[in-house]
Amino acid sequence: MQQAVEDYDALGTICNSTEGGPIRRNPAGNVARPMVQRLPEPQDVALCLEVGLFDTPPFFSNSADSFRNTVEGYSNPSGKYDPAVRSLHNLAHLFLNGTGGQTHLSPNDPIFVLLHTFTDAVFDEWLRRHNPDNSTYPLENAPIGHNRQYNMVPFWPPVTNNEMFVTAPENLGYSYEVQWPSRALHVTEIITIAIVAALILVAVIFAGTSCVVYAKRQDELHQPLLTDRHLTYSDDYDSIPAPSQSDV
Ligand SMILES: O=C(O)c1cc2cc(O)c(O)cc2[nH]1
Repeated sequence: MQQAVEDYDALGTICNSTEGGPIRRNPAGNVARPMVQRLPEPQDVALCLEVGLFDTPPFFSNSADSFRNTVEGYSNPSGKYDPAVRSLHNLAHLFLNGTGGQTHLSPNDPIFVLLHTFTDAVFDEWLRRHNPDNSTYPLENAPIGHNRQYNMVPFWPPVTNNEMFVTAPENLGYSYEVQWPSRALHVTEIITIAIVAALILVAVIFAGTSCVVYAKRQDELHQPLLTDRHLTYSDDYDSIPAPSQSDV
């Protein structure tokens, strides 16, 4: 019995790495690092979902234009790599600025489950939008366990990355309910739309004016030389005495 209690205590010590204190959170409180004083925005998610390649060499935290590295949060949300940037998943961790911001402790904060479930949902949406085939995932040179034919540790029975990188509703038996934000238009897109709209407006005005002018010209061309008024004599014409020579 004593042994069981000691084992239980030991397990508690191993599992509860926040022993001696509560879960710590100090959201947005990292004054030394202003960049992590904010949470990711819906626009960041929208941009990240547009990064077309799953991953790029060196398949690491310095990969550029890599969806994997972008959703993880080591590049800016549109995929441009910048070592100073933290975004999306990483930014949410660092924003918590406490237990949830340290890699060896963060699963102790219940927010971890929400954050990682949402990150999975972003991946699921990316899979749905881009419908990649297996060759998209690195065959070699990714960190250990991350090449496409490698088993995902520690799942049992063994399952490869290839087998798990599939859309959830069709293959895994569950789905996420998320309203995905649409991407805001770029300035260049707004300018292009404005120019096209202006050109269409000018074309419509030109076509309308041309039609009116053409119709008027046609009207004028078909104008009878004598109008109805002059074609008939008035009814009392016959009773009008013909002017005699002396009247003239
Ligand atoms: O510095 C980072 O980018 C960073 C911190 C942190 C903490 C954590 O628990 C994670 O799972 C990721 C992570 N990234």
